[in-house]
Amino acid sequence: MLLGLDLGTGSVKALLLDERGAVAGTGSSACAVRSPRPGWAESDPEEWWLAAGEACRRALRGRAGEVAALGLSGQMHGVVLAGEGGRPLRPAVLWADTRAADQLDAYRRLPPHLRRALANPPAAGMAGPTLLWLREREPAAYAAARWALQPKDWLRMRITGEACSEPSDASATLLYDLAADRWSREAVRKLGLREELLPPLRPSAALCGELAPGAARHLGLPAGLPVACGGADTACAMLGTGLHAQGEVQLTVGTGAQIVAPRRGFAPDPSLRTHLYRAVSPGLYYAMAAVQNAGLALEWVRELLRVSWETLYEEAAAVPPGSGGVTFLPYISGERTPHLDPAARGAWVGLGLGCGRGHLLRAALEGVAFALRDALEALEGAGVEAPALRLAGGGSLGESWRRMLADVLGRPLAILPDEVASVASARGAALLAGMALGLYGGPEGLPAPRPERAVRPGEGAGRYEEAYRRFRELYPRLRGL
Ligand SMILES: Nc1ncnc2c1ncn2[C@@H]1O[C@H](COP(=O)(O)OP(=O)(O)O)[C@@H](O)[C@H]1O
Ligand SMILES: O=C(CO)[C@@H](O)[C@H](O)COP(=O)(O)O
Repeated sequence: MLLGLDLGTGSVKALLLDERGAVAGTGSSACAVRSPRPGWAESDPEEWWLAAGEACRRALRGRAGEVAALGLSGQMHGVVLAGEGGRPLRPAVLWADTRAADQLDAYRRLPPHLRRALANPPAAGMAGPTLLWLREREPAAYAAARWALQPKDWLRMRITGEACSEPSDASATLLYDLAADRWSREAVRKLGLREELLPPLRPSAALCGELAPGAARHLGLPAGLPVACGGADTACAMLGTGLHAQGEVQLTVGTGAQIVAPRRGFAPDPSLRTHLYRAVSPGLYYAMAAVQNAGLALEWVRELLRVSWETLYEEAAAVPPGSGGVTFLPYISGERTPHLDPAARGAWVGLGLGCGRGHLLRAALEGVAFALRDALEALEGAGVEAPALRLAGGGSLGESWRRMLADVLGRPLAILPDEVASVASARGAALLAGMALGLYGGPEGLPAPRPERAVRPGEGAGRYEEAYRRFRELYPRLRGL
């Protein structure tokens, strides 16, 4: 048996897989994202640790003795400032955090050859700009830090006692040279950051430690269990669903949403509007459009209007496509693709006397779907062809939501079994653990789940065109207000 742990933004998920890829157990436990000041998004790593313990014990159910190795996946881009033994010095700053908007100027001033090597647009929420902010605004914590870790790398350090990272997470920090496939020491020096904060890099599928006795008790696993390095959640989701070939495209909907396309070799978006990161397999990259506000925005709307998911879908279904002229901009944590604007904010526009809660709810679903279409079009503008998409992520399971996504995106969505789609990143993490043990020979030898069916755009798909046009017009008109 292999155990995958995925440190998501909203919850930690644990997945027990047998070597042939069949699910033997799952567990999850929620973790909070806090916004103590406008634009901030933080989590307490100690809460991640508690959630990891609960999720593991729920997935194991007495089968701990059968586990051969543990692999990790995690939310990307954020930073845990940690002391020598891995003790967090402050809450983790997450990918959805926009405090480092002013620090992006330092990136714009980098020499062109370094910006080319970073191969990604400067964006708030990435480890590099966040570290610049911490250096300026919390100098004591910055000076006291021994490590600046990606979330899953912090979790692994808690488990094994050793600090390391790997290309899929490191390449998404804005501190990594994508062309040379290593930390960009030169960019780090030019930015004036402390090089020694960055942990050594190992391959994602390498063994890089064992479960320490205290951590073993907490997770309910045997001490000494081999631990694989692991990967970024988006990269692990690709491995988990078997997305290795150029030509395939996947949409993962979680707290954020990502549209990814594997790329053989270093091929950045010339306009730098979309991302290029390293996958977990050596030599494999992926192009990505990243939407910050997917489940994040829907969850916020749901809590604000106090509705269950069932009520949300029920009331939304009673309103026709286009939401009676109401438009929702979901940008509550700024937005990356296509606007790259940490100052972007959300809005409901077009309210009338006849509007009820259903109009707000339907507009929210449509707004997130439109944001995904906008992001997909940006990725296509960067040369990615996407005649069909594979769907994954814990926020992709509702059937009427899938139909709306197919209608708005205007292309078929391949549906994986729920037990794969809902925990694709944890599955990738478990498979990395198997690869680290030498079980599969390489990515081609992995058990690859097959889509069960496709959800195709329906006859009414055209009814979203006018609403999408309105959506596209709204952000430029509101920008700067
Ligand atoms: N029925 C649903 N429709 C749309 N989104 C949903 C639904 N159920 C859950 N979600 C969203 O999915 C997200 C959880 O997905 P998951 O892949 O577990 O995210 P993460 O890895 O970011 O924690 C939450 O943000 C939640 O709002
Ligand atoms: O921001 C990105 C990719 O750029 C995400 O991969 C984050 O890592 C969040 O993932 P979820 O928690 O939404 O799954």
